[in-house]
Amino acid sequence: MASINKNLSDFSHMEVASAAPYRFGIVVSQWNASVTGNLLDGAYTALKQYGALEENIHVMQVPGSYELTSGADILLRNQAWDAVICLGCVIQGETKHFDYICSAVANGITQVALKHNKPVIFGVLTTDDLQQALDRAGGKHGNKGTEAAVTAIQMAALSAKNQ
Ligand SMILES: Nc1c(NC[C@H](O)[C@H](O)[C@H](O)CO)[nH]c(=O)[nH]c1=O
Ligand SMILES: CC(=O)[C@@H](O)COP(=O)(O)O
Repeated sequence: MASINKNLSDFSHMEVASAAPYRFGIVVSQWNASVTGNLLDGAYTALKQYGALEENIHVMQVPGSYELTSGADILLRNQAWDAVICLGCVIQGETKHFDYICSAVANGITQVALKHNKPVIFGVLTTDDLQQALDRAGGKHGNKGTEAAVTAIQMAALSAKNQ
């Protein structure tokens, strides 16, 4: 398990670019809000920590993780964002529904990124239970929202450098 040996929010090994020049969209799902709210806090805090301006951060809520794809597409077709961060939490239930949502979201987010030629970051927890999710949303394994935000900054800088 990769996370067990790693804090998702420890970027001391990396030189993170300034977020000041860039505009970020954040799409966050309302399912498992106790988790996704923590992911959003981590992402927003990280963007501000690395210099993003509040007026350059826009948050959109969607019902569930399956709708993250549509939310990212709506953001990217309507305004010029330098990167979009998708935050969600999918927790295994009794049926195969979990598998279909996780696959659809991962593939959908990839398709939106390619369609708009913009970084769309997969900040979606896909866990066996709630505790695993809480551990990765500000718990003992850090915060995947923080990780997703730093990834968005790095990709926005990379895109700008290679235009
Ligand atoms: N079970 C979870 C869901 N299910 C809802 C779907 O994401 C979607 O909103 C619905 O199928 C209608 O299209 N969503 C999560 O984000 N997390 C879950 O654990
Ligand atoms: C990931 C889901 O949609 C899941 O939580 C739904 O639960 P179930 O598979 O028991 O219907």
